[in-house]
Amino acid sequence: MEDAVSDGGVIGVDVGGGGGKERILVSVRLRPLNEKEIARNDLCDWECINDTSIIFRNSLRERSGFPIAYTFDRVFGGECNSKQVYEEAAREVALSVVSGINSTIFAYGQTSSGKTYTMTGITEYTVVDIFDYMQAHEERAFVLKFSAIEIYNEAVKDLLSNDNTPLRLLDDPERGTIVEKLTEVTLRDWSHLKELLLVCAAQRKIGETLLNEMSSRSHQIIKLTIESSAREFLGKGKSSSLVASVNFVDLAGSERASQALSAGSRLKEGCHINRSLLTLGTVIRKLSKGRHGHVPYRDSKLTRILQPSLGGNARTAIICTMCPARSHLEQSRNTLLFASCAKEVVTNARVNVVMSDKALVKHLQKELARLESELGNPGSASGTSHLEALLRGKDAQIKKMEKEIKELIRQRDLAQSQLKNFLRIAVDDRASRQWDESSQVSTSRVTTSEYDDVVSVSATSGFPYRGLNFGFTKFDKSMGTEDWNELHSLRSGKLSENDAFSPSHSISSSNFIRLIPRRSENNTHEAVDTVEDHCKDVQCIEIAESSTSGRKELGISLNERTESQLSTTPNQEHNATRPLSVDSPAITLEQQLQNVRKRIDDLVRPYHDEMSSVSSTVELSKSQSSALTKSRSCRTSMNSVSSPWFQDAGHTDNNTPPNSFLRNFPGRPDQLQRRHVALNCDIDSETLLGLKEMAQVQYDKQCGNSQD
Ligand SMILES: Nc1ncnc2c1ncn2[C@@H]1O[C@H](COP(=O)(O)OP(=O)(O)OP(=O)(O)O)[C@@H](O)[C@H]1O
Repeated sequence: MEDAVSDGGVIGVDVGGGGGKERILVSVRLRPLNEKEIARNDLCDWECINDTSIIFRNSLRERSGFPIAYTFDRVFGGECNSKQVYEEAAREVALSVVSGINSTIFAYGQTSSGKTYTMTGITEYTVVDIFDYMQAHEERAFVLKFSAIEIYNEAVKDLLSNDNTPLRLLDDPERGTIVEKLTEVTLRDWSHLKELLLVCAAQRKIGETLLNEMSSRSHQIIKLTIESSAREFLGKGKSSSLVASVNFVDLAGSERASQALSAGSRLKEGCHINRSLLTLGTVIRKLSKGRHGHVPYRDSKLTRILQPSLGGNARTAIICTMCPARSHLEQSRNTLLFASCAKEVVTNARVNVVMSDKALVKHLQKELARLESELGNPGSASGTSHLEALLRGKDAQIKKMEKEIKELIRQRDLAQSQLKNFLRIAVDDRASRQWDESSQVSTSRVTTSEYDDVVSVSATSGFPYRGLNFGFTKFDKSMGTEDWNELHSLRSGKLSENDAFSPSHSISSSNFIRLIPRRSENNTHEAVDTVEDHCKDVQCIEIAESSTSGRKELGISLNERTESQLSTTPNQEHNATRPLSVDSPAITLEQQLQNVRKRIDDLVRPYHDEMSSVSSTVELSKSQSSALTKSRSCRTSMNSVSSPWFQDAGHTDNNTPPNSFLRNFPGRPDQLQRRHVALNCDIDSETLLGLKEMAQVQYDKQCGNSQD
């Protein structure tokens, strides 16, 4: 034999058009029961039912949960010999090496399951076939090189050398992981191979365990590298060659210390074996899930060396060997699980072409010309158009993401503003309460905070829903000190505890309204406390500006407690204290708003009917009539102004206002304006004036009556 090529570069060429992607070929070989197993009447639990399926004879009741059938590329029963296994499970893959494709055949299984027995046969049959191929292809020159290592206790040893010094692993950018200073022998013929195999067997660490008298204590990797090139180009400096390797991997067997009864050095070996097999299993499992994330090849020397064979540039066949005995059931299952994962692993084999310097230069010149033509004519180049399409896709993706970012920012700002408003309301309420305490008004409360624009009014009255109390929190920001003084004197001088509004609304010009329930109608202190409590968990919602009506809509947020208190008893209160979320979906908030409006409508309706009857009996001025008409269109406002009057319990005479009405409007018709302002209602100044006059008339009448 002669050297096929001089130094040059290795080029990977796709196998066919598909790029050489294929799954690992996985077979299972079941050995017959051995003498020991037969002697102890061990039962055989496994059976190959056809060429591809093996089943578990479910004779043990407690194992009934196990899957009973496994399918692989090929399964071999105890009656199959190694030649058959080689031909059907390894030959095609192994012989890829003569075409310049890397390949690996390895045996995996528990100790004493027949790995060495299988791999010895496969190695020999492969080499025989390789020699046959070489003879059949005289037009090509072949070089066959042999090397062998073992990985014993995580140290790499050269099996063709007497030197026991562990070999280092190096990372080569072109060839991957290589073993430094490894002996490589050019194979002469068949007898030379037999000789080398014997040397390896003699060098390999073998020990006796309870399960195997000749148990391999290391992983063995025999490597045959084949280079071939056409004879006619040899020596002409422009030849190219094919170069590839086939690995025969005989793994050490997984073992249970308890079963192998290993101790001392056997136990240590067993630990190393199991650890590296565990890493192999992890690598296979990760690869079987599609190469996502980190694959821990470097966690063991075995996986590092076998990296190209596990999902890399190689064709790979795995033969999983099994002991059929019931006593090895768990180990057999583990082997089958490993095999199931392995058959999902995809490798990407390529033809490895080595070029002489001249051939390489020629090849590179061709490649350069192709690339230049693509650059000069970007439209026609398929590669360029592909890149353009890719760029367009990315651009669209970026735009979409920018939109999403904008939307997210908008949502964040909205949430922040809602939170801000909520906090402001909380601060206002606290300030109001402080003012209230300092004013020491026992019968009613008028509270201000350090903010000039904040006024709080809390009162109780004959509101039909007597379990409720509401408190004004904020008035319009445009309200000045004068307004405040008016209201303050109104509240402190005229209102009594019974005069106050039952349904009062927390309103602010900053578009918030809050309904705050109170448990007791008589105890105003309790009311204040309750109001404060509710301030803590009440939620506020921003009001939307309605451009069509030109009217500022009231945004109302009820906490569930307020809602539920309209219809529940005090005993149910505890279950209804959870506040609405600030960032509740708009649709929910809209529904709540509708609910509140409906509730207000329900509250106002009785008054509204009463008001109609009163207007027929009370003499009104033109402006008063007009005001009344307009006021009907604003039931929210009406409710605020008049409900104390017409809902006053026991009041039957519609021609005169009841005492409760007068207590609510004690000579201060301005209060009407305040309440309208507070409710942010759509009533113009003329209407308000009319209402004020109407209230004044009623008041004067009543005063006259009482003086009489
Ligand atoms: N298919 C088979 N037919 C007949 N005998 C077999 C078969 N497989 C294995 N044996 C026998 O079983 C014994 C154990 O086999 P082998 O040493 O190959 O197991 P192993 O899996 O390599 O074990 P270890 O991992 O401990 O090295 C050997 O005596 C071998 O001859």
